Amino acid sequence: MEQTKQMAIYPAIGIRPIIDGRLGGIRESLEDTTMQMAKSVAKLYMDNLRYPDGSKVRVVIADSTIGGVKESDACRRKFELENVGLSLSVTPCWCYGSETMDMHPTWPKAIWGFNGTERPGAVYLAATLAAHNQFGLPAFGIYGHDVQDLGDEHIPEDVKGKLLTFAKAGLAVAIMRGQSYLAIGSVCMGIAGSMVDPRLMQQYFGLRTEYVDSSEVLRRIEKRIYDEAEFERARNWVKQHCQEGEDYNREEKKFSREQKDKDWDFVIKMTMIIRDLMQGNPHLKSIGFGEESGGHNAIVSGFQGQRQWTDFLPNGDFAEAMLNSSFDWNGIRAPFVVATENDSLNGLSMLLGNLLTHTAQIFADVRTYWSPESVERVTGWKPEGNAGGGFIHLINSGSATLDGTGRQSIEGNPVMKPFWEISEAEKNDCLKATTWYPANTDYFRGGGYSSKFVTRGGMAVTMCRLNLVAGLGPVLQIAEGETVSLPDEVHKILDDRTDKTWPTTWFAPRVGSKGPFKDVYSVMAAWGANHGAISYGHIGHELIALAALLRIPVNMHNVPADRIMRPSVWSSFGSNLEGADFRACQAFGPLYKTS
Ligand SMILES: C[C@H](O)[C@@H](O)[C@@H](O)C(=O)CO
Ligand SMILES: [Mn+2]
Repeated sequence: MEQTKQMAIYPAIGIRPIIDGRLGGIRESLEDTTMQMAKSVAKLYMDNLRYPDGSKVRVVIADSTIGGVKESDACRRKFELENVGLSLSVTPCWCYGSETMDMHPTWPKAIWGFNGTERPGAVYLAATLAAHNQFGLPAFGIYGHDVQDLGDEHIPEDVKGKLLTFAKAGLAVAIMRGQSYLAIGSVCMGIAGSMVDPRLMQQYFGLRTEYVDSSEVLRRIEKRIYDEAEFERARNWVKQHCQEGEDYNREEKKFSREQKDKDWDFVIKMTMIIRDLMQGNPHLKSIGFGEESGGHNAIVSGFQGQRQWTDFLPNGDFAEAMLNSSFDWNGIRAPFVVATENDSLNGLSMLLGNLLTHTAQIFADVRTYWSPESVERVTGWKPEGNAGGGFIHLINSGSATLDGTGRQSIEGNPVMKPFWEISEAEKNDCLKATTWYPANTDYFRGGGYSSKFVTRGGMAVTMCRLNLVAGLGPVLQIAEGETVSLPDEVHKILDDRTDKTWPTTWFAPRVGSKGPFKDVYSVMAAWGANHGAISYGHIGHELIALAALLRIPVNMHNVPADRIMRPSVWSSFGSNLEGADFRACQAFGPLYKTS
């Protein structure tokens, strides 16, 4: 049952054991070794990789080793029946390239050719990659740095790393395919990222675009199209766990206590409704709303908010922040991906980070570069440690996940965990570190509540952003770095200068190289839009592999060369790797190219 449910929802990783087809000695001598390679990788994947719901990945191995075209196609048929979404071919020996290769047009592909010399797996790898390159079906090539003995079942560490990077990126491609981006509302304050482009969604990501007017949220509130029992439960939970902050609004712009209480009810309902719009809710059918119970199959959404909605009604901050977190009144659960200001390009950036890590994502304005000189001038404190070169103030009302408080830990260090690793105590610490301030009514005339927290410093993070450029298409930028912890009084002076009721993350990208990573100022100057998506961990290499699979060039990154992995054909586009990336992406075009 569990298997069947998973098969319907999540694509499996297919493993293709490739063999030298010559019977009468060679093939027979290699059968066990070849199948064993497939089994070892399957174990590696099942031990290390999970689906977004926390279940172990499903790995499907071809029924037999593949020595020629007939077995190759039998494998394809099996994989299609089993909902395989990406393929890894493994071999310890020489086999026949084009006869055994995976020809599927959209499955991400890789080949692991065993680096041994008794039988030449790496020679097959090179020959078959040449065929992939010649046929326009890019594949990653993986082979170990050190020679192994034939029959050695151990997977070397360097090979493990590459096998996992490929599978994470490939699964991200396969999992999002066929789902939707749901735009609730339309363009927010002239932000081009909220001019949702269905062609980009479809051709590059395999996503549909769904659009609903924001009035649908209001209709569902007024007509009570939500689970009323859940609402009561949520209301009690919010009273207990969401502390309301002081009202900093000018006297004449403060809302009455009665209005504020009504707003709490309203924003809780908004949260449930946006979730139900994204993924449906069987309860709605039981109260007579069968159509609404289906939802929009959305793996990511955006809420316009400003200005029409927020000039009139409570803002989306509570709903967005709670949905993006790994917990709510239903307990600890997978985060949703919801973009503030319907910035679909930031929503997609968050989706990439989320699919690679299964962790919650921070959405933020890339607000201010604080040079060390400015910090010293304003506060008297000379920045040091990871703040020494200055830092960037990341802050936005709305979608910053509460996981972004940094109150989950590994060995005392701040982290953001996949939901299945988060403890009750960590969940409570995230909630305690968050204050819900009555929204700034100069900006948000309709009120609401904005989450406020300060991210703990010293957390490894990666900020990324997808930009859409005329004449070029989508490009991705990536900055790995760390969150910064400022002395309390310094934080207060800097934070109080701006929207102090919004969540703050102080970010120091890793710099000191050249171009946009010369220094922190240059990173900020090169950022392609007003927003960034911040993921836990240093996942730049995984984003690069994923971008290559989607044929999206990376226009700036600070990922060390030894972590980077792209399909083999990229090297045919020149040895300047950044230029080669642009040329390769242009030559192949989007993964789901139509016309
Ligand atoms: C309240 C303001 O309108 C903010 O929402 C603004 O700073 C932004 O976030 C722009 O992306
Ligand atoms: Mn913003």
